[in-house]
Amino acid sequence: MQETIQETIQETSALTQGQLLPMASSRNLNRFWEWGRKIICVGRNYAEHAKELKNAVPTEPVLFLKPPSAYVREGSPVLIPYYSNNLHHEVELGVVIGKPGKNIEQSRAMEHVGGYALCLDMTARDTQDKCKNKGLPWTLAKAFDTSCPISDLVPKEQIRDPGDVKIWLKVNGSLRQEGSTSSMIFPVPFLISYISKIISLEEGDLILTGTPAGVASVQEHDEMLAGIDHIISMKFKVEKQS
Ligand SMILES: CC(=O)CC(=O)C(=O)O
Ligand SMILES: [Mg+2]
Repeated sequence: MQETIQETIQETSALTQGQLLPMASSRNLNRFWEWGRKIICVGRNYAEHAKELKNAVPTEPVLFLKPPSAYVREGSPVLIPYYSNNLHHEVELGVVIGKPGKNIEQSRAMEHVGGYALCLDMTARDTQDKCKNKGLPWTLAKAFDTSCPISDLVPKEQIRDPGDVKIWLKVNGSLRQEGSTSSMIFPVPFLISYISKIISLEEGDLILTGTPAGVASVQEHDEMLAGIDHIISMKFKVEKQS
């Protein structure tokens, strides 16, 4: 299983390098976050991040979900859940699905991409640690309201290769995270194909592709500024849940 996955990743990475890929969306995805669609998250997709949290580097993607109520847009704050004292930022490239599919071949995966978004996978790390220790799901740690700050849609043509962009995040002006999507263990076409064999993909679904190293705490009144290269950036204030 492990060998098969690694082999197929290499094949598809080669397939998507530098190619101009067709537009996929039949609907206007501009406000996809209002459609109530799935947010499918990939964890531990960067070896350096897996190591910084003392997790094993995975041989298969780690998946979890956020509800659409997790979305928050610029102008509204990210809220620290009342049960957490250690809320972490995780900057991630989001892939917006533009064409539905099930059992998608890797060679056709990019046809299902309608665009991209800059996303934060806000994580109550203390809660996640407790869940992990008890063998419980990560819902409280990952799926609370405002746990998914999201940028405007980035048109597909603006990112020629989702396997070669820089994502970064600053807190109060200090750089905390900076990584290239070329370091992903499981690249975008592989993820789309893998996920579609388990969960049918619909227009407006979002895949969070995992975070690079540098995750850390944010406090009340902090300001997070994040970006994808010079393509898009977004800013969020942190507040306590009242
Ligand atoms: C350990 C995690 O929280 C995994 C995760 O979300 C990631 O992006 O990696
Ligand atoms: Mg994450």
